[in-house]
Amino acid sequence: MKLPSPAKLNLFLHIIGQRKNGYHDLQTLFQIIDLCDQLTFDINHNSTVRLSPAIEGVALEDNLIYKAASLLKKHRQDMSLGADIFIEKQLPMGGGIGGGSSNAATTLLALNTLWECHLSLPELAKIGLQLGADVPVFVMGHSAFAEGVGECLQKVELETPYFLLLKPNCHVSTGQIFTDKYLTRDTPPIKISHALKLGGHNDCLNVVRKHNPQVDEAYLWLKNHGDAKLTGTGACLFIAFNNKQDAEKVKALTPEKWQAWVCQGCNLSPTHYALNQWIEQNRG
Ligand SMILES: C[C@](O)(CO)[C@H](O)COP(=O)(O)OP(=O)(O)OC[C@H]1O[C@@H](n2ccc(N)nc2=O)[C@H](O)[C@@H]1O
Ligand SMILES: Nc1ncnc2c1ncn2[C@@H]1O[C@H](COP(=O)(O)OP(=O)(O)OP(=O)(O)O)[C@@H](O)[C@H]1O
Repeated sequence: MKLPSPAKLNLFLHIIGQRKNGYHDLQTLFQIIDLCDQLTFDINHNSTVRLSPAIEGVALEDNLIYKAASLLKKHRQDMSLGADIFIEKQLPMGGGIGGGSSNAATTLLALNTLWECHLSLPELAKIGLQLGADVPVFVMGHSAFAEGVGECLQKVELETPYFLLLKPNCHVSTGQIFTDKYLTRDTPPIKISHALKLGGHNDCLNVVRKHNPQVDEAYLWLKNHGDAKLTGTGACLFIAFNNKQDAEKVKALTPEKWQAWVCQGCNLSPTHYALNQWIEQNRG
């Protein structure tokens, strides 16, 4: 079973408070995009989970794909089942586009089917939340307005613009941004209708720019070309365009030191689309 594992953008990210355990209450609009890693799953009968190739800098036990498979193991019908998982990585790590979280969600969805665990999407999302605040939206598989730490999701239908996505040459630590004393944590909560009509801002932008000169430089460059925004805690920045040609024009102008992609927003996750097709073809 070969499934795409897409990225997300936070079209805005409001921090509305902080909990006693340090975690932050957020309001965010998640849009899934068609930029994807690819994961291929083969079941084996020796109960082991193997990944190849290894991701540089990430030990097997720390890989979110391995962690997701390990959490799902106890729900297998047949305890002899394992999985060999082949990873084709395209999404940059530490980019704020949720690549690791998406890989975890894709693994939960694939192995739930291959191992016949019969868990519902909300049950899988609950397991995924143990791995990261961004996993549930990828499990549910739809663009969404999110609250809580990112797990209270309301499915939304968004326009599907083209995006120019730019990755400054640095890796942002989500933990460092969320612990900065200058991070503003008091944006008043908004209603979903307001969010969909008027959008919002990213409360992390100034703190991320302060800690990461590369993001600051890329942001100042990008805002000459449109309404530049930061996704999550960065490092990636983006601009939405009504047509692909305008996004391609800015990509062509992007200095070589920064990676850039043109991609499109989607409502249904490409993972769910491909999984539904696989189930259709393998039914019976
Ligand atoms: C910034 C976002 O990407 C927005 O979608 C997410 O909120 C972050 O999601 P994530 O990368 O899956 O983050 P996690 O792995 O859950 O958390 C990383 C670190 O960020 C901080 N963190 C994360 C989420 C949150 N709502 N409040 C936090 O304070 C915590 O210090 C945590 O140790
Ligand atoms: N399969 C995986 N793919 C990518 N990163 C992984 C994976 N497994 C573990 N990680 C670790 O998780 C970290 C965060 O990766 P990820 O790609 O989700 O970052 P991100 O885009 O900043 O995510 P977010 O938007 O959720 O903060 C990486 O730096 C890496 O150490």
